[in-house]
Amino acid sequence: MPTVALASEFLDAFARLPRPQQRKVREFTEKFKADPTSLAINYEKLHGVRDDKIRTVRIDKKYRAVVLHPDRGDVYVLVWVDNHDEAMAWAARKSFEVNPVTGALQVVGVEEVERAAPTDDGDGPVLGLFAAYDDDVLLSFGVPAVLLPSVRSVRSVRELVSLGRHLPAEADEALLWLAEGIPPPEVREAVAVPAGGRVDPDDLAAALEHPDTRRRFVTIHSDDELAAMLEAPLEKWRVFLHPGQEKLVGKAFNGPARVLGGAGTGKTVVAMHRARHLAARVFTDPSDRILVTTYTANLAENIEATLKTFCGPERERVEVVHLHAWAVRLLRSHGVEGEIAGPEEIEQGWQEAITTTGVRDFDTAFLRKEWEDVVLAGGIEDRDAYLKVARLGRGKTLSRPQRGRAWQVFERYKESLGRRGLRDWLTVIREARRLLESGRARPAYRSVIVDEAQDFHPEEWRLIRSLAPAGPDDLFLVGDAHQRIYGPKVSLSRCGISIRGRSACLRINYRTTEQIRAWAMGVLRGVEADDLDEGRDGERGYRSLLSGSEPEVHHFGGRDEEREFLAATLRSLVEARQPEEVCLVARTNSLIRNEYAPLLKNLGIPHQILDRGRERPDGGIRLATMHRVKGLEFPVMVLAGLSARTMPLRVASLGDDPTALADHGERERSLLFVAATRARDRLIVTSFGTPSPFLGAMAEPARES
Ligand SMILES: Nc1ncnc2c1ncn2[C@@H]1O[C@H](COP(=O)(O)OP(=O)(O)OP(=O)(O)O)[C@@H](O)[C@H]1O
Repeated sequence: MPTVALASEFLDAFARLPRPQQRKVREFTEKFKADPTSLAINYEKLHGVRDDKIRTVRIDKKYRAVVLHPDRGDVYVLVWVDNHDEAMAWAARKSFEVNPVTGALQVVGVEEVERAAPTDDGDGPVLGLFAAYDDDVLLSFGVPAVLLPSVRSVRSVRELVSLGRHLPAEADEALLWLAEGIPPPEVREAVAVPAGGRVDPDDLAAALEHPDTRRRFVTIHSDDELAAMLEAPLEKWRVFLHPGQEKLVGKAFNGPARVLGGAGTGKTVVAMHRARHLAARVFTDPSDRILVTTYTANLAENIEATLKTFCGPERERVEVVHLHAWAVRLLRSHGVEGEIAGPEEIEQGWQEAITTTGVRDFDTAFLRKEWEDVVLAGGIEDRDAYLKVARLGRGKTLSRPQRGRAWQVFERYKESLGRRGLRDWLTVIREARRLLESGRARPAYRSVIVDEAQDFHPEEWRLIRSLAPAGPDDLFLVGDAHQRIYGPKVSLSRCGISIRGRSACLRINYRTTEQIRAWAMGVLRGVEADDLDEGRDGERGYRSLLSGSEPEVHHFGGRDEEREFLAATLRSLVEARQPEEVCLVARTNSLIRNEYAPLLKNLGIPHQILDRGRERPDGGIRLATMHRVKGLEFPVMVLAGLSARTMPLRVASLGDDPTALADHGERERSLLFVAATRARDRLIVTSFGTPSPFLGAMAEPARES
């Protein structure tokens, strides 16, 4: 049986074609997949090209597909499609070689690389960036031998970034790590280089199986698979995974596994692929169910919609629901009714508890934090346990009598809500877990996949733990503590989830340019990201291979100047782009509704406020709060109104509890980080009055009003 494969670039070329041509190419591709040896397909060898394995085939009078088909073997790879002349020119520039060191199939455009390589500026010899490394080291990371001179001519990271776009991705990635001074063995681990074996450079079929090849080529196994790819040719994540991602999707874990990864490293992508893999290949009994859960309802909705288009029949056994909705559903199905208390009702509950107990030692902010971070987080069920517990990280010490009084208030707070038929969220979660632990409800899933893991509270982790019986592949968690905007720091092992020996890290940012990523990391200054299990997650080791312009930060003396600037900027953005590509976020709902929505209305620019529920695809510029854009992404992000008054937001209920205030400050920084890392190409930041202290030196000096 011939092997038929597609190159990632073929899908790019396909996506650029006009619709009628796409239809023809689709028909051709289906026939090609069915039988690439058919006599109806006329392979033409090209003359004067770099690679004699390249052929062209006719699609219609104007269009040609470019196919890689060596004389030996039975492999056919569709690599490009275009107008006749452009297709010929493309084919003439490229060569396709199995890298003799790594075994991966690579696409090499020698002239493009030579053109992008730095030229000698006549300033005398300057040591190349990779002078410290022997050729063997560079070759072992997949640098094609023919490109070594160009790589050796690179003298700075900036030069490497412009050259890197023309190198095979694995080589580009490894060179960037090396350039940052990371030792080769650590780089090897970061880029997930597979153990080298003997390579046969003529064995294209074997090369197609190589994890680095699968970053850019895919072997087609079925018609459905092909149809799905052509349906969404630009959604590369569906088909082409980084070796590090691929390893995590398919690996058998002997218990809970944790994956950390900076913003945009494909954690949600991996979670979705893994859900599909587990349902299709591991837990295949018709009664096996898999739960994908997240912290926010919006992300759960997005994942659910995506999985529908991405999975086959196994989709029926994958359930996607955010944890809070799941817990409410469980309680309701067991006859437990009641409403969720809103912020005002919760505040009222604390006030009432303080008044009726007459306990005057603490304010509501302190008590609330004590309740959530000590009592609920520690799984404390009674007064005696509370009197003895070590109150780690709470700052202020409490005497035994003070603890006794605090406990009185906790009891009264629960009564106060209970009398009104109300529960706070964590109580809902706790009751759901107790129901499962009592045996009255049964754990429903074989496996649970958790996205946004950084935001869950210990009480929520205990519920998650009880959702699937302990065993191989039971829990798979992906998260990033840099993005924690809700829950407290956690220790998974203290919640009964042991991930020892089963953790991994995704390091390549696929969403954001390196300039935006680095800027956003600057916002987090002073925030130490943890690994969800009492260790640290260092900043070192996250990177983007995409490059673009620096974020633009503008500070204005007054609100009117900011509006004027935004008006001009938004107008010019929608002249050049679809309005849907732009998202304007602010810290508060009131800024969105009272400032920026009216501004867009005055400008006559179509816009849509993102709320609960799904957005309209043609709804114009998106407007949203920073919380709402969690998990989303847009080509252009405008972060507006970043003034000291709103960022960090002052929250009266925090009182003056120093621990609560410090935690809040960190959450606010993370929130700004989350908002900034939603940008794919361009980030514009504005403020008026005194700029947010988080912008630090990143804001330009105030403009004259
Ligand atoms: N292997 C891949 N190939 C191409 N694109 C990818 C790949 N993996 C991820 N992406 C793209 O990168 C972007 C970020 O992916 P994803 O949302 O999964 O990251 P994340 O780590 O969950 O992000 P965040 O934590 O910031 O929300 C998406 O546009 C996704 O399609």
